[in-house]
Parts: sequence; structure tokens; C-alpha cells
Amino acid sequence: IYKACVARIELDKIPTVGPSGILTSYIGAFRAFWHSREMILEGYDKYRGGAFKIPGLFRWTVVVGGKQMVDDLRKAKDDQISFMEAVGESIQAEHTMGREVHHDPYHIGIVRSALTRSLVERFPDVQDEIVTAFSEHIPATEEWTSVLALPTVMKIVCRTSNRLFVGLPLCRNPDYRSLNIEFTIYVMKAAHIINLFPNILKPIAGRVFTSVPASIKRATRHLRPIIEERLLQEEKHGKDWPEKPNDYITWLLDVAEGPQRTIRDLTLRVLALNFAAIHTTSMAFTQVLFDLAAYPYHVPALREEVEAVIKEEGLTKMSLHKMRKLDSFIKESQRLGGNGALSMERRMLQDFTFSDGTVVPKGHTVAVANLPMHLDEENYSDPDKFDGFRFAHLRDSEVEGFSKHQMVSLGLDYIVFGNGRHACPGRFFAVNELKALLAHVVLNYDVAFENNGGRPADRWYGHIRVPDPTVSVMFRKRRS
Ligand code: HEM
Repeated sequence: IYKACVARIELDKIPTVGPSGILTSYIGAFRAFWHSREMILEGYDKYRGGAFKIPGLFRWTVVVGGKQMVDDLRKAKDDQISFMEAVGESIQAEHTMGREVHHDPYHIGIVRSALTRSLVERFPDVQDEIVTAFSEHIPATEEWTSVLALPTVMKIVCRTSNRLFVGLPLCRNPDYRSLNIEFTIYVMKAAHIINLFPNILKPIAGRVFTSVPASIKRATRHLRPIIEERLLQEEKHGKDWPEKPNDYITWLLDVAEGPQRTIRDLTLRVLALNFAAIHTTSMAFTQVLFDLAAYPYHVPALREEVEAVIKEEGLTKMSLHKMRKLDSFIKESQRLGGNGALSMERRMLQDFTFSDGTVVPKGHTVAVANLPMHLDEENYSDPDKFDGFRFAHLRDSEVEGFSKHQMVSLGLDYIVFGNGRHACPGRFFAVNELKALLAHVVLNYDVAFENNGGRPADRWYGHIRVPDPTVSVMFRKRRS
């Protein structure tokens, strides 16, 4: 009781946006449900560089802003703060992704190592899938053709990413594709439902009220024959059998042991990877398309850069690295259109003291106000303006050998991929894929909004941003 009282006193010291009384905070919680973005912007402005808290139905979130506090979180160790516990609760990972994935996320190490290492060798496959996917989903027509942006991009990104993860022909299978796209939505919906139940009933709620078990069955149908074949080859010829594919299933089997080698466990890891990769990358590329259509004056310089680099060295993972304007355009698009107002959610495993003396008691959740930081004049000049080549100009003034301003670099004021020990390990692939997608679009298409319309408003679900899925972008074969 004493410890709970001390924790309450520490929490009370952190200012609240909205009412903070035991009962009135529920009114704030309802406001936060619909308007958490506004509350985060308000708190950031009011308590600059400090912490504030916003209420939720079940708990407070302590929101921190300013580079110093981000740095404090970046440096914190895994026994002080936990990414898994915070995110695990938001998506009810134990009951949606499965206990195995939640408690033993060894596949994350694979994304950081084998997957990222494979990008040079596997780039031709990824590029081939981009070309084929575009020719099927957005054929280059002489006249303008209207394309529903987000759902179409989702299909292209899903098959392109899965060309790397599981290869041909599965990456093109329509049922496998829709299953992976839907899985993320099922998990988010399931998490909302499961969160309404007390802990003891959560496992039952997960099984009875959600579509997750059905998705696992559906994924197993596709993956079982592939996994069984791989296991058979391994049994016959040993670990390094000839023509062993260089893909995620191989990388998993290279390190998996005992129960990690079951069909169910391996299937869950494929679903978990798609969960992390598909919606994030698809939303990012949809925002890029919207920005391309809204600010078309960037297109000539982008084309010039892509063509010049390809002429010199062809299109490879390494040559994409030289396309700085392309990188900058995508980075700017995510600065203004990233997928939420909060990032770097962490659960405190012990009382945590920030450099400014703010104490967040054990068991509470902290997140970084990344949206206001991306819109802060102290971090970015003319912050509301979309300047596609902002980061390319900053890179021009960098000392050779430093690349602080390229998109994959983590920053204390650019938090699209988080920061610290749990920063997105998939960002090298994500940026590589986004650049290859954008290069393909500027080389082959003209892009515009219908009726010369401007950039559409995004949709917000609490602090999460989604590009409007009903918006179309027009494409035609490149003329100029
Ligand atoms: C534009 C696309 C993407 C965005 C914006 C994005 C963003 C993020 C963010 C914000 C985090 C949490 C970081 C933190 O809290 O510090 C994260 C984690 C993660 N991301 Fe990404 N991501 C993207 C694409 C991908 C892709 C393509 C993959 C896989 C190939 C991936 C795999 C992961 C994994 C496994 C984690 C968990 C890391 C951990 O637990 O340590 N992401 N991502």
C-alpha cells in the first residue's frame, strides 16, 4: 500500500492534459479516445521539453517530448523499460500473436541480421516483384486511370515484401496476400475486445471472440507444405543443402531449436513479420504517392537523379543508396505523415527518473510525442511546409562519411522508426523497398489527383494515423 501511495504521488506530480480527478479523468479518457492527437499537441506546447499525462480508460500514458527525454529513453536498458510489455499490451500479443512469439521474439534478431544482410543479394527479386506487381495492379495506360491508393499499394507491398520473406510462388497467392493484410486488422480489433476482459478471461476471449485462430489455420495451409519440404531437405542433406533458398523460412530454421521448429511456431513468425512490415510500409508509400501528386514540382529532379544513377551503375541496392533526393522525399513525407502522434511506447519495469528529475513509477507506460516534435520550429525550419528535398540539402552540408540525415538514421527529433534498443530493425528493408517503389513510379508514370485536388486529410484513430483508404490517385504512362 505504501509503495502504491508513493507511486500515486509521483504520478500526480506529472501534469495532466484534461481532467485528472479519479472520476473526471474518465471524461478525459473519452476525449482522448477521439482526440488524443489534439491532447498530445496541446500538452507538448504547454509543457515544452517535459512530461505530461493523458488518461485512457484503463491507464494513464505519460507522454514525453524534447530531445533530452528521448535520449534518456534511448539509453535506458531492457531491465529498466520494456518495449515488449508496452506493445504486448496494446496488441494483446500473448493472445493474438501467441505466447511463443511474445515471450521468445527471436525472429526480431533475424530481421536485424540475416534479413538485412540479404538485401544486396535479394534486391533483383524485390525489384522484379515491383515491376510485375505494378504491371498487374497499375498497368501504364495512355490516358489517366484512377487507382484506389491505399488498398492497391497494400497489394503491391505485400507481394513485394513476401518475395523476400517466402519467395515465389507463394508471395503472389491472392489468399496468402489477403490473409496477411487482414491479419493486422484482426489483431488490432481482437486486442480491443480482449482488453475489455479481466486477465483471467483474456485467453478465452482471444479464442472465442476473435478471427485470429482462423487466420493462423489459413496461414498454416499455405506454409505447411513449404516448411515440411525444407525440413525434409535438411534431414536428407544436412543444414546446408544445395539450393537452399535465401529467405525468412531458411533464416528461421537456421536458428530455431526444439519447439521453435514446429509448423505452428514458424507460421506465427511469418504472420508476425507481416504484421510489422505490411501496413507500416503500405501507409508510408501511400503518403509518398499523395505527396507526389500534391507537390509535382519535385518530379523532374527526382527523375533526373534516378536516371543519372541508373545510367552510371544500373539499379541495385547500392545504387539506390546514391539517390539522396529520393531518400529525402520519402523521409519528409514520413516526417509530416508518419503513422501516429506517439512513438517509442515503453512500460517502466522500475521507477524511472528522467534527466529533468521527472519520475515515472514502475508499471506505468511512457511514449514519445513524435508528431509535435516533427512539427517543432526548434527542430525543423518552416516545419509545416512539405519540402521534399529538405534532408538532401542537409546532407549536402554534412561532412563526408556522416549520414545523419538519411532516412534509416535514427534521430532524437526524427522518430518515425523509434529509437534505442528497439528501434525498427526492418527499416533498412523498408527504406530500400520504398525507394525502389518510388523510383519505379517516377520513371514510368505521371501521377495526379483527380480534378487537380490537393492532399486529402488523413484519418485518425486515437493517436494512430491512417491515410484515407477511399482516396484515389490517377496514373498514366509517363509522357514528359
Ligand atoms: C515504413 C515502414 C516502417 C515503419 C514506419 C516502422 C516503424 C516501426 C516503429 C516505430 C517501431 C517501434 C520502435 C520503437 O519503439 O523504438 C518498429 C518496430 C519493429 N519493426 Fe518496423 N517499421 C516499418 C517497417 C518494418 C518492416 C518492413 C519490418 C520487417 C521487415 C519491420 C519490423 C519491425 C520489428 C520486428 C519491430 C520490433 C522491434 C523490437 O521489438 O525490438 N518494420 N517499427
